[in-house]
Amino acid sequence: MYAGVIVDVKSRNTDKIFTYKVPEKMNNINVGIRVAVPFRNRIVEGYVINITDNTNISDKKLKEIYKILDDFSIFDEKMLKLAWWIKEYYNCFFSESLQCIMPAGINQGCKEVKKVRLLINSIPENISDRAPRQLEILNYLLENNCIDLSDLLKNLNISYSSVKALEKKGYIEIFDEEINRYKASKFIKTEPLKPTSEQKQAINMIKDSIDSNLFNKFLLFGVTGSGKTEVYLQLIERCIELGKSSIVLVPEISLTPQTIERFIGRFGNLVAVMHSRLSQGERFDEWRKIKKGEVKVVVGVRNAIFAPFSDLGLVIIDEEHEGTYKQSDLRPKYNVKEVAEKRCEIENAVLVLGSATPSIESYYKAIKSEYKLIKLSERIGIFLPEVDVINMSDELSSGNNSIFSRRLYNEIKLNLCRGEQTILFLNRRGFSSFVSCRNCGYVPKCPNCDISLTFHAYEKKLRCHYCGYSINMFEYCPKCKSNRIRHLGIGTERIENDVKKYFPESRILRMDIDTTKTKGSHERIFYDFKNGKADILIGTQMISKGFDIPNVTLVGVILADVTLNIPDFRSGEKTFQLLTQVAGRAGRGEKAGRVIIQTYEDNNYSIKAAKLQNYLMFYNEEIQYREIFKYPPFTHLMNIVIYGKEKQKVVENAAKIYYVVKNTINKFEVKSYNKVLGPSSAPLEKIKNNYRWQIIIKNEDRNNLLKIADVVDLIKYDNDIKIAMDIDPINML
Ligand SMILES: Nc1ncnc2c1ncn2[C@@H]1O[C@H](COP(=O)(O)OP(=O)(O)OP(=O)(O)O)[C@@H](O)[C@H]1O
Ligand SMILES: [Zn+2]
Repeated sequence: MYAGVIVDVKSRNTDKIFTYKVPEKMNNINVGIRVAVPFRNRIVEGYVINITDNTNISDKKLKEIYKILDDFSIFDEKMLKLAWWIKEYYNCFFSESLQCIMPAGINQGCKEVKKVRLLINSIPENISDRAPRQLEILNYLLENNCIDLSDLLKNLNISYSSVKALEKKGYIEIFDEEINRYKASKFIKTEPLKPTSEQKQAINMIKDSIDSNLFNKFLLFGVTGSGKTEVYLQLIERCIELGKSSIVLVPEISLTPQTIERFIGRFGNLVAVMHSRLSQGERFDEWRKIKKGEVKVVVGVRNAIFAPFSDLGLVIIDEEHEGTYKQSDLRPKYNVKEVAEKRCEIENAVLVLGSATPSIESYYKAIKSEYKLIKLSERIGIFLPEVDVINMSDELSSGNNSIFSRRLYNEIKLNLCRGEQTILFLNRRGFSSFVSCRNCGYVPKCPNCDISLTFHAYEKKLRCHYCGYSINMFEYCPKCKSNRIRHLGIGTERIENDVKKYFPESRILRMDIDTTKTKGSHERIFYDFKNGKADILIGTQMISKGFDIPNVTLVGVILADVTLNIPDFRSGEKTFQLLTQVAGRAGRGEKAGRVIIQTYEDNNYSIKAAKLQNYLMFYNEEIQYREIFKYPPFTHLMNIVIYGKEKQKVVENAAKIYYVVKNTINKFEVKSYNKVLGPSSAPLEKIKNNYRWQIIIKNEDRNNLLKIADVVDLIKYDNDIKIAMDIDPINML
């Protein structure tokens, strides 16, 4: 027997299938098994991806598999197919795509405890007098049946040898039992709600596909509070009835105890949870539960898409517009929406993407009938909150210099009097390098790329980070001639200080990266706020979703412009999404909600649409910009980041890559639209002492980008230079 093995050595020339002989004694070998194999004078880890009876390679050249690492296989043929697709689609090594499938914590293995069990029904006569200790043990086991060995030794205060003696005689058995390190918290069982007619329609449409085992894709576009989660729950229930499994993906930040509770409350111990707050051991145990078919539902973040179900029926991606569904930091840089779609296709499962603010790309696909569009347009039991936009330039000209408009100040006061809670929201922690006019709100943009220009202090220039366009920094606003040019940048601490100053009587909580570093702090702040231990919660995007707190009646957005002017073509979209989501936190109880958005750009379409909470108005405007400036969904982008410690070298290598890319494109018979932008310094020009430059390639045909990536892979760079390529990037900073 021979096995085709992918070795875990990440390089271009080892990215292929190696054939090994399978020793006789390893007849339990299978596809998906992890093995240790000799490879170039050492032993490396590998994954078996096929088994054959013969090979055309001569036996003498072949080495033997050294060892089988686990007593179970990690992936099946269907998963292998998915890994293969990931390799091709995201241009990564096979070992990298297989690594996505590997369960976290596998090298820690299972945790086992020694147990003792009685094998007889009554005390044998011959034992009674001569061995009182043994008799004691048997009597104890007669009462307790099967218990932990350690408990037995402790409770009876006996030695291991007496237990061992009984085992020798065949009266008892000592065995290993796998235990689960993840202890789910207690839950209260909930019953299905009677669906509204909108919900019912949505459920029925999707159910039809589930029932008939048809691969189908749906976009569930439901306003905040329209009961999307109840739709998910009832679809999962249907799958369970049919003996099928479901995967529910949520963004990391909304995987709060509240979210988990809703699924566990409905399906109890049929639910496994997968997210990064679990320890490695806990994650592995959850994976084992799935593998052994003990659970039917997984709720988790991005990588839960690789949950090893063999009977997948449904994949739900909630808040599908969230950027964290793309793996931006590690290879392969996969987008889980695409991976989920592929997995559903392979396994004849149904994909449901849900959002109150679908990504432009997804909504476009729905309009082009690639997804079936289902709408939930009504909030259940409550109205959408009233949203007001305050122009901060007006505040300034009326002599108000504080970060609170007079309106927001008064509303906070009112809430404090009434004992109702307030959320103050800052879109993002400081990205302060864009400039704006405090008088008219003007923000300089690139005429080619329609993104904000970034201020570079050392050369006193404003630069476009896509194409490199630059102008000199100005003292007077080019539009209104005022000299009130300023750099934007406020942090959450600053807001906290000001709240203390203006509302000394208030009790304040803050939730951002700094205050949620330790395990459990996120939950603690959430529950403290929910239980009324504070009047005002200040936070970043962490608080923009999932929060369902009835006593929150006021949401204030301190400065909407922060996300609006990030140098990224999606800044308008991100702003609209955030404002809509955060607005959705107000007025979820019996009392009506108010939302106040502060901005210098009240004429911007993202902000106008957010005020009206009108997704379509936003979409229709945004999609035109995308078409005019040739951004996705009309093109695909590839971002090539060149980074290293020495700036000069980074710039030189970036130039070299640029020419190679240009030449490659010239060789194509390019019928489709294409453009190479840059090289230019990246918006975050220096991260961890590395200088970063970028080249952005736009092309209508994604395959062309893959071809370019292949060519760039072969370029020889200077030693200390690194390249990161990302196709269809989400994060362009
Ligand atoms: N059919 C129903 N009957 C009564 N209450 C319902 C029904 N469906 C949902 N609800 C309730 O309505 C509220 C909002 O529902 P849910 O949280 O599922 O909405 P959502 O669309 O997921 O919201 P968001 O996108 O804002 O998180 C919840 O408190 C939920 O229990
Ligand atoms: Zn530009």
